[in-house]
Amino acid sequence: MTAPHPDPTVVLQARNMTRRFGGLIAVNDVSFDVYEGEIFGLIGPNGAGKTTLFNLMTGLTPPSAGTLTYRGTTVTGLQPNRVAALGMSRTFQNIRLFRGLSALENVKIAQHVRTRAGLWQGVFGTSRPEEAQVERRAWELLDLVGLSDRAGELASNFSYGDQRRLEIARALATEPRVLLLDEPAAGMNTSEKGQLTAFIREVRDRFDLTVLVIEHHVPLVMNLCDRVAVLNFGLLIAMGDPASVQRDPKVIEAYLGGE
Ligand SMILES: Nc1ncnc2c1ncn2[C@@H]1O[C@H](COP(=O)(O)OP(=O)(O)OP(=O)(O)O)[C@@H](O)[C@H]1O
Repeated sequence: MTAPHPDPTVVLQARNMTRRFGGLIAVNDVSFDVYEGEIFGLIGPNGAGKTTLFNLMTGLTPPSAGTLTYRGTTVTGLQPNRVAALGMSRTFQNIRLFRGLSALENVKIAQHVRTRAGLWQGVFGTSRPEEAQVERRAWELLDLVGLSDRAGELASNFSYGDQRRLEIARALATEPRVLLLDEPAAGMNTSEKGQLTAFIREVRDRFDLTVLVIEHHVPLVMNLCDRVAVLNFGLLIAMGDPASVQRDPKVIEAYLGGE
């Protein structure tokens, strides 16, 4: 019922996205639009196809059929680094940090998708002016996620909640316009979960982002998201504002049926 904008700009357009694994259809003919500036939730029971859909959208998994366009540019078929360079960045359900590197080094390396120097020089050194800029930006991002006082600590020392914050800093390092978060609350304690909604909104506002989020924690999704899409067995079974989705009999059945 409640549209986030009177005349929304479509940022992402998914059309008939499908992915088969052998006989299994993990994502089945899924189409939807995501509007500029919204926080768009993707929910569904275990195995519904949420992560596969994120993987299709970010170039990790090629689709069996269908397309994704980002501001009119076809994204499907591009490698993940090209998708990131276009302005779409993501975090992972299974945290993917360089555990043996410091928080600062993790964010610095992530920036090299954007700099001229590229990843190779991100690891083995860049020209000095560029390096100074990369370092400054890494500190800014760590400050934003509340980790600047621990910049020198190894990523492996951080709690789940702090590792997820560090992952978000890394995702922001590529200067995205669209941020995809795969289960940002997973492994967080209650107080970390409580802070996450405000944190994601703050990041969205500060960087003028559009945010897609996969999340199991239903209260978080209901508080956080402008619109929610529900997958079940690969099919998009409902989409709308959180309250109407929560009342939808197909959604209730999908969740209860899976217990
Ligand atoms: N690489 C793969 N090869 C074969 N099957 C796969 C592969 N990736 C996912 N699947 C299957 O596709 C279906 C959807 O999985 P997916 O991980 O996308 O679901 P999900 O909604 O993200 O689940 P969860 O909430 O448990 O993370 C599952 O049946 C899964 O086993």
